[in-house]
Amino acid sequence: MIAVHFGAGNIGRGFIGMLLNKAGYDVCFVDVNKDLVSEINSRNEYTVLFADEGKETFQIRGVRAIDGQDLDEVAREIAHADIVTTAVGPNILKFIAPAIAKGIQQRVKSQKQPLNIIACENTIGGSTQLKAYVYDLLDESVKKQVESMIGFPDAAVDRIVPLQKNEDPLLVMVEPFFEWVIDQSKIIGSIPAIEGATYVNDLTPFIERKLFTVNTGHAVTAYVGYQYGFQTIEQAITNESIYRITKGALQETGNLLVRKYGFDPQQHEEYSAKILKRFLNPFLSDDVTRVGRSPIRKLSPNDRLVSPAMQALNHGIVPTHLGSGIAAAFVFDHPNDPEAMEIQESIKENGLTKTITRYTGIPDDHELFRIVTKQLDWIKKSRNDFYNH
Ligand SMILES: NC(=O)c1ccc[n+]([C@@H]2O[C@H](COP(=O)([O-])OP(=O)(O)OC[C@H]3O[C@@H](n4cnc5c(N)ncnc54)[C@H](O)[C@@H]3O)[C@@H](O)[C@H]2O)c1
Ligand SMILES: O=P(O)(O)OC[C@@H](O)[C@@H](O)[C@H](O)[C@H](O)CO
Repeated sequence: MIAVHFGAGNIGRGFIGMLLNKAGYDVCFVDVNKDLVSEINSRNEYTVLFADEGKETFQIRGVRAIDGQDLDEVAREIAHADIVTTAVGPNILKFIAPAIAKGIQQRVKSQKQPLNIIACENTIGGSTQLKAYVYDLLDESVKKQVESMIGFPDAAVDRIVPLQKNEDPLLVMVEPFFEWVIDQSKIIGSIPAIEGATYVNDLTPFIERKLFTVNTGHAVTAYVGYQYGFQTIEQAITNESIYRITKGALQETGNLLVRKYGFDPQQHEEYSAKILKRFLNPFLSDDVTRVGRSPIRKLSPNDRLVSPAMQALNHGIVPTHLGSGIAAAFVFDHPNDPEAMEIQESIKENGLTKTITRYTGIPDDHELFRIVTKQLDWIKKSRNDFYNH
């Protein structure tokens, strides 16, 4: 069985590649980082280290990699694969679509075996987005055949994997916890037997619960933490004021999710508490700049901050703490983050009001706009108080 996985990065090696390998797949990574590709091919194995007291290690053996820029080779692999997965980042999905489209076109000509392509990205409907990019590139003549042979089930993935600072370039340190939930209703053919993956018939509650709890909490901690000068998530969440803001944001999203999906309030509170504990993991050193990376993506209307805040207001919940997270994202001026720099440029050129509306889609006469600007004043003041103490 062959698994083609796009993105041999942190989640690729430390989570999806590991589970596929354990499930018996011959894992072929596809990556544009040539050094990474050649390192994988020179050793054909790597180590996953659990970030906890036990520091358990796992050897992932028999893996290989190919260059993502070699469209012909990637297409050849896809034509014969038993599963395709991705962990490249939501903004990269459009760039991997040409190789997938080429592989699918070859495949439907030569065999009838169904294939499922699962995007494991932090976005709602990642596989559906990828499907749209791929379909844009398919010949009309094969689309009908592809519809019955190639599935694009959406998925929610959860495992914190920080940026790696190890001597061994392939070693990846991960938190022990993981969750991989896949939309079974969109699978074509038999369900892939992957130990640790959960199949559900309706993914929406699972992806919203994950994105609006883990990632919302993470983003609020990162953006407010950055303002206070903290380097890691653990340092930031240990600060009483940041803990209170993040917990407040999780209460807002929690109230929303409980009302929207009928989750048991007690169970949801336990879920949120467990997540806050994961942020406190002293064995993970997770930079606030990694967690806050790509603020334009994170501020977009369907992502972890604005979507739950808008939905909360529609359910009669006032999203003050989510408003703090959104506000802090507009003062996230990390020089190495091109999206952060673009936002700062926009503020300089067009002013704050236009910039907020441009990136979040929140009209300037909306209640959420008022909350965000009020929280921005508060963040600036509390940051000054923090530094003057
Ligand atoms: N790190 C986490 O804690 C975590 C957890 C859950 C989900 N995710 C999601 O997983 C995805 C990947 O995140 P990550 O932390 O592993 O990032 P990463 O940067 O460690 O890995 C991404 C990899 O994709 C490769 N890549 C970039 N463009 C490519 C292309 N065109 N073709 C093939 N490979 C390409 C990069 O070279 C890199 O090796 C993101 O969507 C992220 O939101 C991350
Ligand atoms: O990967 P991003 O940029 O969407 O979000 C940053 C983190 O919140 C994220 O990577 C988490 O660590 C992960 O989603 C945990 O499952």
